[in-house]
Amino acid sequence: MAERLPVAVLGANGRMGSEAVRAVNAAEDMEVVAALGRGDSLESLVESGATHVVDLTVPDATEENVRFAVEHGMHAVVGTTGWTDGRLESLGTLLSEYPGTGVLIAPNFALGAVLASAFAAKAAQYFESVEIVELHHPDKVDAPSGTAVRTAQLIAQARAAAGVGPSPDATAKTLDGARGADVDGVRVHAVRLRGLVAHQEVLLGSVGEELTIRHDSFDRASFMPGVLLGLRQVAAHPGLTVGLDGYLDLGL
Ligand SMILES: NC(=O)C1=CN([C@@H]2O[C@H](COP(=O)(O)OP(=O)(O)OC[C@H]3O[C@@H](n4cnc5c(N)ncnc54)[C@H](O)[C@@H]3O)[C@@H](O)[C@H]2O)C=CC1
Ligand SMILES: O=C(O)C1=N[C@H](C(=O)O)C[C@H](O)C1
Repeated sequence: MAERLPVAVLGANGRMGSEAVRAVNAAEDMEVVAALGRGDSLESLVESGATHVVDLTVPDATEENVRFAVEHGMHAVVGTTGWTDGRLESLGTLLSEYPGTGVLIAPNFALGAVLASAFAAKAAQYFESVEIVELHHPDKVDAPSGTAVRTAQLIAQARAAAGVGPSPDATAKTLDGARGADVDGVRVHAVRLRGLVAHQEVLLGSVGEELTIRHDSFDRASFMPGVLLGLRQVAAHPGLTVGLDGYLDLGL
């Protein structure tokens, strides 16, 4: 039998990390050799023999974790949010010094969410107005979600390429926050509600019509096929890849 991929999970006691530990151990071609929580030393990654790292921690920790992995020759699959343009740029520079190493930064591992963002970017070229509503469980530490930021960026790029102007908005008198956050010219609204997991709606409007592109993750199991896909593919994609769509042929 072929050797199993030795995987380390960072954030292993968290909501996503604990699900990832189960999913990796349930897969035939990989196994968890290290499961680290807050306060555990990164040096134990080296001792574990892990060649692949999954980071599902917190925005304050993820950059240091990924840097450590890359500097020690490990491929990294990252679901943690907080990867600003500046952080991505630094990571790209670091990776250029480690040419065989791959890192996937995946704002969302759910295939449906990746598709919904791609569909939204495609559709946004044809509508006058676009806004995003992301809805999550109330224990989420950041807003807007990484998925919403990524979706807004994809929409903004697609609209700019198609020569579409900004969404019309005559609202001048607002209470702070009432119109959401501005991400590359796209308004993003964040809802936090007990009972929710991870949900997003992209609202697209033109005169006389509205299109809503909605995705729902009802269970964190929805993210696991993407985590496993990332682990299987990352070594074949050296350098930095942002978005699971980088490993998929969506043909859009
Ligand atoms: N890309 C995707 O598809 C998804 C991404 N996420 C993101 O993943 C991250 C984790 O989400 P949750 O699991 O819901 O959060 P969580 O708070 O349940 O888990 C985070 C865990 O990381 C631990 N931690 C903090 N610093 C650490 C460090 N330096 N080393 C090891 N562990 C450390 C915490 O103690 C906690 O157990 C968030 O940024 C979230 O937005 C969440 C769901 C899906
Ligand atoms: O914290 C979460 O739960 C999620 N975080 C990611 C994000 O911020 O986009 C992915 C998903 O939305 C769930």
